[in-house]
Amino acid sequence: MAATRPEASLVGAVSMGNGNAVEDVEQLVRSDDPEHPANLICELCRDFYKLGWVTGTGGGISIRHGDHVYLAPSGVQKERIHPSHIFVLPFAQTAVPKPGSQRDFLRIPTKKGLKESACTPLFWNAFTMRDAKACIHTHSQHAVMLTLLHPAKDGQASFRISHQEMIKGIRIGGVGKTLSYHDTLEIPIIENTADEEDLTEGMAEAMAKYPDAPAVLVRRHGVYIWGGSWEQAKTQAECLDYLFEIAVKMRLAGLPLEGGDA
Ligand SMILES: CSC[C@@H](O)[C@@H](O)C(=O)COP(=O)(O)O
Ligand SMILES: [Zn+2]
Repeated sequence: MAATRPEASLVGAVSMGNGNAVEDVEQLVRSDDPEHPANLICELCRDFYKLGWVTGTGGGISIRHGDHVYLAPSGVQKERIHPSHIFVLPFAQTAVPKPGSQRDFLRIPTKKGLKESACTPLFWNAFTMRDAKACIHTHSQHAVMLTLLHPAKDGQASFRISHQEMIKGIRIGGVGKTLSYHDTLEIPIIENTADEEDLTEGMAEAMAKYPDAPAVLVRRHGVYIWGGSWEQAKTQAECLDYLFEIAVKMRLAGLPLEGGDA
């Protein structure tokens, strides 16, 4: 990853480190455009809340746009966040940014006590390893229930399904071509950890091992799903959640998830 470090961590204005440009960082989240990342994150979190994906403050979405990554704050009701609460970090970092540790800040919300989502280093996995432009983390019960139906064997677990129309909404590696009806979808399942950021390495290992997977499931926790745009990430999150739900129902009905013989 390129290592460029903004020179300051100021609220209100920050030197961009190029000798003369000083940005009003508040402008980074202020826009009338409903598709501006700061506005989108708030709107999408409200929608995701209604789906049960980001209740109880957990879960969320991060969007990478140009040189910047937009992040929701941690531990707040995600359906009530305002654009002024959004963190903006430069994508170019000296290290994967972990909340509470040294990182290359660009914009810190002025509302006191906010810190960026604990999911930040996991979102970064999707941005750096897949060149994703958006990553969604849900605590959907469909995802969680599915992980419970797929115990690990020899320390590894994955979910496989075929012969479902909604597979066609999924992209190879989350950012490539869409799958066909005849493809089998496989998604790795990693074990949960007490702290979100400790999932970072396990998620990266699973992504390396399953380069075609568009997501990583986390047992007893949820799922991380990414895409080459926020629209792709959202579409895939919807298709995957549908597939997780129907897979749970199929398993409980004793039907095979692969083969199309049912
Ligand atoms: C019910 S709180 C769950 C969170 O600790 C965790 O799982 C999570 O998704 C992180 O949420 P965040 O509030 O963005 O830091
Ligand atoms: Zn979570």
